[in-house]
Amino acid sequence: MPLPARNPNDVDPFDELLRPPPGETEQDRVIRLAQEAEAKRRSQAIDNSLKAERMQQKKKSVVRLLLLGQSESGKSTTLRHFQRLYTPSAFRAERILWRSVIQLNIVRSVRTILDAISSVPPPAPTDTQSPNEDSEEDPPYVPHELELLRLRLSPLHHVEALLIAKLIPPSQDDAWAPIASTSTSGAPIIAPYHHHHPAYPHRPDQRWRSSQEVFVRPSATSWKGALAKSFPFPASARPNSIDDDSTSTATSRDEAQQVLHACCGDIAVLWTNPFIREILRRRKIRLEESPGFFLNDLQRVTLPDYIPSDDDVLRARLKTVGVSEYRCEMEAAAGREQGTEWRIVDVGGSRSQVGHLSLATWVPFFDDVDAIIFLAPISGFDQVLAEDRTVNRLEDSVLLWKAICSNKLLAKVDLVLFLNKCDILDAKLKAGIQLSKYVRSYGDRSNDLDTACKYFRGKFSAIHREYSPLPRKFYGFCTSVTDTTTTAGILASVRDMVVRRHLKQSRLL
Ligand SMILES: Nc1nc2c(ncn2[C@@H]2O[C@H](COP(=O)(O)OP(=O)(O)OP(=O)(O)O)[C@@H](O)[C@H]2O)c(=O)[nH]1
Ligand SMILES: [Mg+2]
Repeated sequence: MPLPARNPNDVDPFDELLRPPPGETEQDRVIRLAQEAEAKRRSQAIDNSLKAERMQQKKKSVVRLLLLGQSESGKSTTLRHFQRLYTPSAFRAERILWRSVIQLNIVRSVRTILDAISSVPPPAPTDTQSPNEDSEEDPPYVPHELELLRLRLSPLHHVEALLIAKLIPPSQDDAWAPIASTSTSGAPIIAPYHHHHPAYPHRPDQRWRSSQEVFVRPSATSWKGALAKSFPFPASARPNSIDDDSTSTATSRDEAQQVLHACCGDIAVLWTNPFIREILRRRKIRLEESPGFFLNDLQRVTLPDYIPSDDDVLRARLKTVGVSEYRCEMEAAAGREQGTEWRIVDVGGSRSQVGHLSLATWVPFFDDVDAIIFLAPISGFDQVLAEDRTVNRLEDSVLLWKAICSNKLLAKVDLVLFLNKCDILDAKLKAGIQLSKYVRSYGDRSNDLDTACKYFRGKFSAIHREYSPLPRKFYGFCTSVTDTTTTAGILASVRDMVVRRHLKQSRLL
């Protein structure tokens, strides 16, 4: 496009000033130009240093924390803990949204049970045999009353579809992509994807079809946004307490909750039936230890006006896919970190998402973090990965820990280790499962929680010492991040440690 013709009457106020002084000699002109260039250089330098200072200032007040660990290790639960402790009102306001996740957790638990008994044939008309407790073979048939129960629970299929639709609005179908595998624990694996990440191929061509395929929404709106829309009151007016009147209006319209409420008795019968317990035992399905287990709380969580408690939110299972960042301003408890912004990055740990990619692909995104919390679920010593049943969970955690410790780009990042799921480890050891059977080097040490924790701490600490490119301090905690009381104390220490280190770093810069 041609520039508009200049109006001769326009006088540029700068022309006058910038015009060379009258009678300037060639020598004067050279000196003047050199002086002008020098002034320009100086002003540029000042601009640059101001910019750098601003950046530095910005950097100083932002603490970056990264959560790492295999799938189901407890990363998102730890993040939820941070939210609960440091942005409590937002956390409380969002509790109602977790109800759909808990509903889906329950439906998936029921499905796991029904799947387990589905390979056992229904009774032949003459069959009267009852399951043989001593035999390791399946009982010959499913008792008639359980067949009826299965029929009565069929509305749960509809509930599952309903919940999926609620979490994934149809208009956003094209924004979802599948993950290769499903969780055997019966936990739903749907998650927010706040940021596009080059590590994830975007495959809009596939839709959610069955429990075998799971989808992520790689958009800025999280599942919470979608869910919030399905509730008839604005986020700001969401109930904070169970007695709130608006709650009953909201909950009475929740079809999934109504169906679950109606099926509550049948689900309880299914869960407590001795025949089913036997089948689950033989299949080595320990539902109570699986993520998102609510079958022991059915009465309470299927009430029409149920609002998840803090504990329930921490126990609910929703698999993370991709990367999500949580930002919050920490309360100024210790005064000096007032106004510090925390950015906590939670990544999906499933191998099916990152399996073909090495850790090296991820690291460049995270080398500027102040600290990494690495979660190793030590209760997984007798379990395999849901996404690769040839890999022992503990072994996978050790390898990942080794890789992170030895990574040169992360050499200056502090590593905080959470030996997590100690409560489940405790239950397993108390149930008589021998750790030494799975971890040979455990030898004849006593089969109790304290000894086991000490042992694992020693092992992980040795790897840290041996593989860190530069010497650094080892911070190791034995945790059960679903436990609010103990975890609050641990997170406070981590927070203090990270802030102290962050301040020291910013002073050094
Ligand atoms: N009993 C018990 N359950 C835990 C503990 N930590 C986490 N969980 C549960 O384990 C499940 C998985 O935890 P998440 O925090 O979703 O795991 P994650 O590491 O984010 O997993 P991905 O998103 O798949 O990478 C959730 O249902 C948690 O409630 C623990 O210490 N004890
Ligand atoms: Mg997660």
